[in-house]
Amino acid sequence: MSAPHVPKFAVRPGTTQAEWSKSDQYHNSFLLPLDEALEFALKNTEKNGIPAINVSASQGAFLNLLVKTMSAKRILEVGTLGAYSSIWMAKALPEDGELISLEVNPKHAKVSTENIAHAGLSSKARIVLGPALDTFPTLSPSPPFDLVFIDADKDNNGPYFQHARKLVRSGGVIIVDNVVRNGRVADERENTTDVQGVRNLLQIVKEDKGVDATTVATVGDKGYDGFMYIFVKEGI
Ligand SMILES: C[S@@+](CC[C@H](N)C(=O)[O-])C[C@H]1O[C@@H](n2cnc3c(N)ncnc32)[C@H](O)[C@@H]1O
Ligand SMILES: [Mg+2]
Repeated sequence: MSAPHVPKFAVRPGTTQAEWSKSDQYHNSFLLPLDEALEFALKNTEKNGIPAINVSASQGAFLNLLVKTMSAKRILEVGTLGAYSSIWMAKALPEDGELISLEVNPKHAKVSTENIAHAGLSSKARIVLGPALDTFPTLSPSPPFDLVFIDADKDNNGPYFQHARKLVRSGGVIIVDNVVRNGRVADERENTTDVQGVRNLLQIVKEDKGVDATTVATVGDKGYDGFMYIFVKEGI
């Protein structure tokens, strides 16, 4: 049997989380100017005892650039927390753009409303309170959404994707966060409901002939994880 392939640029053994955070901070120091509204959102979220399970700054910036690249006007988010990712995306919307974020936790919704107001984005971004499986059917499909960002309870990733599919235009994009989970999704010894939720999503996306998708694994301030980028094909 031949020896296993060892990539030339394998992870440096012993690289710590602090070093990956430092790596993010290094890049961000060149690319991401400090934004008072985003910093306020993080601090106000923490002050209210809400866990810091938001996207990292570089991931938020990626979403912001995607909104600009697509000239997106209508965005749906599933899972608001303190509206950190909502603010990153809404900042990139044109004046007549709209972001709707679905959130189940009233405290998260209240703090997010404050953070959105502080960012001067109340005219573009709003929160719909309730379990997303209940609130999805209340959303108007017209005009269709350009972009959906799914980042809530991972167990429901599959159903959220199926709802999102009905609301996104051809040529639109669905991003699902946290689909790598430190490699646990691919580890057959793992069977937690969050991992099962991602596996269910993978199977559903595989069987959906109307989309093209890939998983991009990431490492940085939030450890090892990744997102799925799903493109809704045109003319199908
Ligand atoms: C990872 S956090 C969202 C982080 C946020 N997108 C960010 O990056 O700033 C997940 C959020 O989903 C919410 N959530 C969990 N289950 C939900 C459900 N069934 N419906 C709607 N929201 C839910 C949680 O309360 C939490 O605020
Ligand atoms: Mg996330």
